[in-house]
Amino acid sequence: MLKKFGRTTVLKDLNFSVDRGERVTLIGPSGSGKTTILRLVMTLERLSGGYIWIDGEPLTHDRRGDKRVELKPREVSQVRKRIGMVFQQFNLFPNMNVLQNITEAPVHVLGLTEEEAREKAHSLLDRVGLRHRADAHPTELSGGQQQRVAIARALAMDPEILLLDEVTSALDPELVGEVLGVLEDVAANTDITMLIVTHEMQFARDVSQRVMMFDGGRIIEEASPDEMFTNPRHERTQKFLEAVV
Ligand SMILES: Nc1ncnc2c1ncn2[C@@H]1O[C@H](COP(=O)(O)OP(=O)(O)OP(=O)(O)O)[C@@H](O)[C@H]1O
Repeated sequence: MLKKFGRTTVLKDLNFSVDRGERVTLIGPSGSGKTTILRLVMTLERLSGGYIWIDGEPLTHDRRGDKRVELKPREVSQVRKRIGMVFQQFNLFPNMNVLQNITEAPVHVLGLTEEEAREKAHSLLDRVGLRHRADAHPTELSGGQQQRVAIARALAMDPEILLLDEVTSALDPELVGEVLGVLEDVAANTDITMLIVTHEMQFARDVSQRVMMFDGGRIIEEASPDEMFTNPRHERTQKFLEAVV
C-alpha cells in the first residue's frame, strides 16, 4: 500500500498481512506511519495506491477489474461495522451517558432493540468493571474509566478486528494498568484480530504474537515479541527500544 499526504509519502511499498485472530503490535518512532495504517484500515483515510484486503474483500477497488473506485458510503459502513477502533483520546459522545455511548451503534447500525443493546452493554460494562457507572456522563469519569467505556463501546459491535491506537498515551500513569488489564482480558478471551499501536512494551509482549517495527513508513524489522524485545537485530530498533523501555 501507498499513502501520501499532499506530496509527502508517509507509507511506501508497505506489504503485510495479518491472520484471522492474530494480534500484531506496531512500534516505531513518532511519525513513522503507525496511526495512518490503522486509520486506513478503518477507512478514515484513503489509500493513495495499492490495496487493503479484509477477508478477501478489497477496501479500495472494484473487484471486477483493477479500476480504483471509492467505496460507496454504504460499503464504508459495512466495513466499519466489522472493525472497532479505540483512540488515544477516548472520543466518547459527551452528551450521552455511559450506557447510551455503548448502545447507540448496536441499535442504529446492528439493528438491536433498545433492550437487547442495554443487556449487551451491561454485560460489557461488567467485563470492564464499570457496571455501577452506567448512568454517569463521560466528564464524571476518570480517563481510565472513559477508555474502558470506549473499549466496551467498540466490543458492543462484535468486531472481527480491533484497532488500538495508543490507548493509554493520554492517561495518567496510575490509570494505565486498569485499561491494559481490560485489554489483556479481551485478548485472552476472544479471537478478535488486533492491530495495536502502543509504547507499552510489556503489554505488547503479553498480548501480541508478532511485533512490527516501523521507520519512515516502512517495516524495518518484524519478529515475535520475545525475539524483538530481547534480540532486536536492526540498529534503529535497538535505539528505539532503549529509548522507550
Ligand atoms: N492528515 C494529515 N495530513 C498531513 N500529514 C499527516 C496527516 N496525518 C499524518 N500525517 C503525517 O504522516 C506521517 C505519519 O504519521 P502517523 O501519525 O501515522 O505516525 P505515527 O507513527 O502514528 O506517529 P505517532 O506515534 O506520533 O502517532 C507523519 O509525518 C505525519 O506528520
